[in-house]
Amino acid sequence: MFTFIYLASQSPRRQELLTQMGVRYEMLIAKAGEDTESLETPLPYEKAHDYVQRVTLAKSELACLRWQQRLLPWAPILSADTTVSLPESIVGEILGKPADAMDAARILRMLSGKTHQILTAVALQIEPDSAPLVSVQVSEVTFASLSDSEITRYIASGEPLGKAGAYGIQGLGATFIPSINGSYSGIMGLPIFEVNRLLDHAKVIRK
Ligand SMILES: Cc1cn([C@H]2C[C@H](O)[C@@H](COP(=O)(O)OP(=O)(O)OP(=O)(O)O)O2)c(=O)[nH]c1=O
Repeated sequence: MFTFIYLASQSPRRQELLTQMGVRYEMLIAKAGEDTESLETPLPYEKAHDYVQRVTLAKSELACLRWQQRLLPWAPILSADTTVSLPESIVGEILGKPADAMDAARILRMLSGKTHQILTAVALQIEPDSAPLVSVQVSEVTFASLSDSEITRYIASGEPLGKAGAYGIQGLGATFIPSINGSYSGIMGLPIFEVNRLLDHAKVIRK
């Protein structure tokens, strides 16, 4: 039985969703500067499904190392990664977070008028020497056609930065999305249903 978990993520959305689930968590930030950049670069020909799993497991491994260095008491470590996949795209199927406003505009133009997939992988390391349990949740998000002025206004809101696919379904981004097929929380960065099952498995007590 565990009374809390470590969250190996700086994403405010993941923190909100864990709070919604009544999970007590401590932050265990795994990423630092360059670690992240090399980790989040897709490998040649890497499939989105493999990519999110690889990045999530790497975050989990870094967090485990951090736990060792800091001599903390043990609790399960939760990590996650969210990415957008646009299989028919000629520039590659994996779209992460935009580098800047121009990149956000490029991504939003690619998503405009199309249906894309959002993949969120979660990993829960239950014991220090066990392999983490991993689950990948796939959802489909349909975007309306966006005009240049809508894209410009959206970017000016600041919402696209720091988010996979350069949008937030929980914010103004919702006004572009006529329909989804899958998990709303998964699109936001942490699929509640899957995480709940992993926490049950690890015997994590909730409020
Ligand atoms: C598609 C979508 C993504 N997002 C966010 C969730 C994630 O924070 C982010 C995807 O980036 P990630 O690289 O998965 O996560 P992160 O960099 O924010 O945090 P960390 O690596 O420390 O875990 O995009 C939304 O908030 N709403 C959305 O609708």
